[in-house]
Amino acid sequence: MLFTKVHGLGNDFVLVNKNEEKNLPGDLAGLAIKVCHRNFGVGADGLVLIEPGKEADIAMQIINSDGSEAEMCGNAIRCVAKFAYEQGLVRKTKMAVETGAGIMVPELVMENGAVIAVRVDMGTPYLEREQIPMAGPAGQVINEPLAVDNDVFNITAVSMGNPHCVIFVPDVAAVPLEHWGTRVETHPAFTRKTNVEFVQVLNEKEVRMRVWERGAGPTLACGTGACATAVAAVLNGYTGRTVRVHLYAGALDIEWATDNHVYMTGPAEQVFTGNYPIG
Ligand SMILES: N[C@@H](CCC[C@H](N)C(=O)O)C(=O)O
Repeated sequence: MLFTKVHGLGNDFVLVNKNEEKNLPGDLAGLAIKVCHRNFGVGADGLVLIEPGKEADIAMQIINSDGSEAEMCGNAIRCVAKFAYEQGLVRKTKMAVETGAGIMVPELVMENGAVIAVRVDMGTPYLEREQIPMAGPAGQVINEPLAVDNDVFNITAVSMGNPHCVIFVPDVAAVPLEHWGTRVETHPAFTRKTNVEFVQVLNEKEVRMRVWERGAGPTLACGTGACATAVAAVLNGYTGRTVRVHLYAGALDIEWATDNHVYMTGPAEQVFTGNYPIG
C-alpha cells in the first residue's frame, strides 16, 4: 500500500490515495490499527483515506489509531489539501473537501510557489446536544460540573462535527493527562465518547492546550480540538474571538468569525513516502 506520512504540529497520519490503491482490505479498522502501531507499523495517530469527492473536489475519511472512525480531523484536512494540490489532484489553492462532518473549505497560504500554511473554513460549531445529564433544555453544556470518579470537572461541550469536552485548568502542565483523559473520554455522559481538551488561558488572545483524543489517546495537537477550545473560551468569557492556541510543537490560529464559521490556520508537513505490505 503506497502511503505518505504527514503531520500537522506532530499530529501524524498515514495518508493513502484510494485512486492509487485499488486493493485495500475491506477491514479498514483493522488496517488502521496495524499501520498506526508505533512499534509494529508505520506509526501514526490515524489513517486518512482520500478519493475524488462526489460533491466536492476531494473526499477524506479519518480512522483513529484504535480503528474507530471520526467525522472530521482538523490537522489532517490541512495535510490533505496540501497533498492534493502538490500531487496535482486538485489544481486550485482553495478547494472543497467532503468529510463525515460535511464539506469543509481549506485555502492554501502560498509563498514563492510553496504552501507555507493552510487556512480552513471549519464550518459552524454547535454546542453538544448529546444525552449529557446536566445539559439544560437547549442541550447546551457551558461550564457545567461533570463528576468523574472522585473528581469534578467544569466542562464545556462543543462539537466541530466531532465531539469535544473542553476543561479550563489553572496549569495545563500539571494535568495528569492519561489518568483524566481516558476517564472523561469514556464517561457515560458522552454517547459517542469524546475528545478531551485541557486548556490554560494565558491572556485574552492566547491559550495553551493539551489533548486526549477519542480513539487515539494523547496526541501532540488537535485541529478540531483547537477550534472547540477557542469557541469554549469565547463562550466562557475568557478570550476574544481570535485566539492563538499553543500546542506542544507550535500554535494554531483560530478565529470564530461573525459569520459563525470557525477558521483555523496552521502548518501541514510531509515526512516521507513508503510502501506498507498488505494482504
Ligand atoms: N486530531 C484530529 C481529530 C481526529 C479525530 C478524533 N480523534 C475523533 O475521534 O474525533 C484533529 O486534528 O482534529
